[in-house]
Amino acid sequence: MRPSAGAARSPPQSKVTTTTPRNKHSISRVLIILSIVLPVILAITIVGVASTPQAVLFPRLQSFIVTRFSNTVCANKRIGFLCLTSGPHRRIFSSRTMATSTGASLPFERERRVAELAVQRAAVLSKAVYNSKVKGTLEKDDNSPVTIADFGAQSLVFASLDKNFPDDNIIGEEDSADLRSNKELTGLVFKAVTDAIYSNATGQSSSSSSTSSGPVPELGTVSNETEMMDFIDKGRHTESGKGRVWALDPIDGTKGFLRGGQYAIALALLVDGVVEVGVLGCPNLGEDGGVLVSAVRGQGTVVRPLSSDFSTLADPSRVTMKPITTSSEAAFCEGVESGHSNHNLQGKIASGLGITKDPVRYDSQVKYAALALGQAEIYLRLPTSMKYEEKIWDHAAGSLVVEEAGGAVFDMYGDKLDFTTGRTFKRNKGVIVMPKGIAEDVVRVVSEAAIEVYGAKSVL
Ligand SMILES: Nc1ncnc2c1ncn2[C@@H]1O[C@H](COP(=O)(O)O)[C@@H](OP(=O)(O)O)[C@H]1O
Repeated sequence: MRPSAGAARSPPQSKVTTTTPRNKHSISRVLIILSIVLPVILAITIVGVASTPQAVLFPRLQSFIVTRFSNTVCANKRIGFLCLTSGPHRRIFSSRTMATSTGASLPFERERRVAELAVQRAAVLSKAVYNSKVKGTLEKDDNSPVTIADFGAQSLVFASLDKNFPDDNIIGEEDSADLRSNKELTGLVFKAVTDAIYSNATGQSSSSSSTSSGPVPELGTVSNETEMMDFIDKGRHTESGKGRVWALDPIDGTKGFLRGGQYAIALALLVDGVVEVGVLGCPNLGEDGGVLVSAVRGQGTVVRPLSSDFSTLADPSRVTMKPITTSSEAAFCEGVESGHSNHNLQGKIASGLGITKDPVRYDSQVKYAALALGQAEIYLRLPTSMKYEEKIWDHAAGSLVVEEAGGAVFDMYGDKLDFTTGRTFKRNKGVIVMPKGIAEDVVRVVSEAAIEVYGAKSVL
């Protein structure tokens, strides 16, 4: 049979593969395309992981990526004390990303959200009392003051915890004993609580507004005076080292609150004696209604404006302490009350560290918030009496907020704070706080001074 004309024109096919200049060209084109596409896929995956609910991905991996990203994004981008983020990074840290998750997408996400909202609602109450002439101040057995705001904030926060985590234990600074014997004060506290629960987005109270948005069911409510007392007394737990225990200081820095200074609503969650979540509401810190600073162990510290509409959380921004490496560069911070810490010794230690600037003085755990926000670098709290045992609610939230912002917290002998010893610290005296980079230096100088002035550590 005669072959067709087309078949006759085809050259014989070779079985040996050779690399022609044309093949080389194709390979390098593929390599170029891959070098562009692969990084894009990797970037999309990272952003996806960071904002995907827990149901899909491992929370620890997610937490790691969020932490890494935020460090890269936020370092040196602070304006005032807020870290500004933009573009996709903003999305990673926006409360909406967290809130739209059906389940908890990060460890302790629900605890953090409930704690933030509860503290924010208590801040609404505290601001109302702060701005009112009637504070209902009583003196407690230890000569420290307590006000309508302390009782009211404690009952509001515990109503929220009871609603969301009814099985958890709670340690709170206040109890209702003084209130139960004072009918008039009880009425004032209950009015403050009810006004806060029904306050609307503009901060108006139910008694003065017809546009009240009503209570937020997620946060729980307080129906009557008896229930209010019962909520306050939920904070009587005494053990801090086992299981889940919340620690609350409803108004930390009551003296500052009464003086018109700084104060904080401080809430922390301890699990087996380790602080896992810390929230500080600081109504007088910064501008425009204060800030809410919060941290979850391993996830960094964020700040957001305190919102007067307490049912929503403003978008958070990641914060980190100033990464100084020499103590002399530090601004040093201490309490306002000279009866609460040894100003004289603290001043001498600051000079010894080469610090020349005057101390920044704030009441309450606002000092921890100020360090996390970069307003100061070293906080010294050395005892005025070795008999005084620091309360765990005065340090739990603040210490985590600082640690997660790149700081270190020790007692004055250089030991870690031990939160397992009940309502007060039994194994620690004094507190020192600083960025990790200068911790060794500061701990050495402070512990030498402590041994000289107070003697060697003798606590258990
Ligand atoms: N002698 C003392 N030494 C150290 N702290 C003390 C103290 N007396 C009271 N405090 C605590 O100091 C807290 C205020 O801290 P600061 O001095 O940093 O503002 C008080 O919290 P409350 O205001 O909740 O009672 C109280 O618990």
